[in-house]
Amino acid sequence: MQVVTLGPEGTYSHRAASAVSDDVVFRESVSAIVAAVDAGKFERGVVPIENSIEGSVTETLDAIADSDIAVTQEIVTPIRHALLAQSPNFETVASHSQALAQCRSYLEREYPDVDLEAVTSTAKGVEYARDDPTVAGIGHPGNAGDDLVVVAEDIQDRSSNSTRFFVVAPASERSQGGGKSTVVVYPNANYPGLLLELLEAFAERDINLSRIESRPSGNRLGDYLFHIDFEAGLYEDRAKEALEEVEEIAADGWVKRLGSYDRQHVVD
Ligand SMILES: O=C(O)C(=O)C[C@]1(C(=O)O)C=C[C@@H](O)C=C1
Repeated sequence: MQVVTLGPEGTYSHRAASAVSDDVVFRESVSAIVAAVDAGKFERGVVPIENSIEGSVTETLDAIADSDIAVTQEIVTPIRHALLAQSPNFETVASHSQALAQCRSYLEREYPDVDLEAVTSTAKGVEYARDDPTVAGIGHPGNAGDDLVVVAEDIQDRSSNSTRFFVVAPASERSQGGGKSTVVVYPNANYPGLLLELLEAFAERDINLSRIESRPSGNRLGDYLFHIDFEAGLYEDRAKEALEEVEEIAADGWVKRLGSYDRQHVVD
């Protein structure tokens, strides 16, 4: 089975995707990965959804809300960043914006004068460092190879740094089975207590929410859609009842059931 994820080779997404299949192909953005899976070009895609330090990967949330795909699994992996360069003397640090943010305090403390440059992935930043002696990349230390030195290891601002990825698939792969589920709700309404009503639909049935994130709908200022992860399978009566109620609340909008799934830990 072919799985598509963020490239080039050596990204954290690549490491997570390797737990799904050995046959990994790459795209340069999360939106392109989700679009390719939505178009049926690949059976699976792996995309970062949230990080323990920096929070949601908003590009992924928006791509998922705009497409018609399934979530079939979640993968959680520790993120331990290294600073990789041709020598300890560099002027620019290049990496994915999430990685730069996860190492913000370290960089401010140790390299207050360097320029920070956001690139499409951590592995892209490491490639850049390989080509340019004035650039250091932030990424997995396994990317150093023979031509880069590991200037520093474990530079993330918290040792518990970890990222959660979604394994996505065409909509036909949506499953009712699994310990967790994800839905996206667009109420297309705005009145006092709307969010409370949405939350009560789950709370009244003793369903624990593990994440709720609001994103602008893009339709008008102050209009939101909600990404909700909860700890129950869609096959469960309590989940079915909760979503019936959510559908009533969102009668003027829509509810997307992305599927139920289980968690896998990838330690590397
Ligand atoms: O750039 C990479 O290596 C990625 O796989 C992307 C990504 C992200 O978007 O969060 C994945 C894990 C880390 O949190 C840093 C970057």
